[in-house]
Amino acid sequence: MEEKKKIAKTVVDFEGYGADPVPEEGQSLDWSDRLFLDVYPEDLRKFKFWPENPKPFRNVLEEYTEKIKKITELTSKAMARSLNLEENCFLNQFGERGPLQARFNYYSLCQRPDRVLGLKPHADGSGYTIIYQDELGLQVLKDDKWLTVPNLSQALLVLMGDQMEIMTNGIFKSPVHRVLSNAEKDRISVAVFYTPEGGREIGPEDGLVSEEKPQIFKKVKGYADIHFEYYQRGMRALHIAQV
Ligand SMILES: O=C(O)CCC(=O)C(=O)O
Ligand SMILES: [Fe+2]
Repeated sequence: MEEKKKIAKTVVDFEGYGADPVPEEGQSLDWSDRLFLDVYPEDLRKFKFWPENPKPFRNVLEEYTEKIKKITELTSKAMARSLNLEENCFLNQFGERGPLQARFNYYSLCQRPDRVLGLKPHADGSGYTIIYQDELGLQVLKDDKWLTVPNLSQALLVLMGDQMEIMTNGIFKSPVHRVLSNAEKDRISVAVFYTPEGGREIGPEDGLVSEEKPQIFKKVKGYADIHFEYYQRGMRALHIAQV
């Protein structure tokens, strides 16, 4: 508890330990405890929010960030190749300093899992998000049904965010997802959001637009901020990028 107080965020901070900035009236709160940290680029790290205990935390997170950074390079290239695009095209849109932000979620036991969600339905405003989970609980909405994401040991989940949906002109979908709460098992997840540099304009790749596949998204800038305003109200933002 002492450690949590030291790194507590205020309601206007994004970084630190605690819930999201206070949601708008009428929005439900989530059954989770969380720590949010900017981890890349390195010069944007604010160590005052990094817990000193457990002792190895800082080194482990620095190492994890390095590895996730490599994974974003490999994944972005693989996704480009899978669409017959030049392999660096998404990396160029993200930019050299495309930020990585880590969210550590702890979902403690909940006596009324029938009444409370661990995390309310939302889509991510990132390019994409890389998730580690230690237990089942994450669900993705597909054809109006909630599907539970399997928990494969040693596997990371790559979840598309709204900005990848924009860059692929709607080919890769950013799914609405939520987390259930649980009365028997607690759950930990680490979500790393990979987002294009804030000042950059992103948009559908030219190679994905043609007469048969008209452009469905415009170029946008600062999408993550716009997304957050809508998220606070329990809404999606993707329509603002539609042609
Ligand atoms: O806990 C999870 O598995 C997902 C977390 C998530 O969706 C988020 O932090 O945006
Ligand atoms: Fe999410």
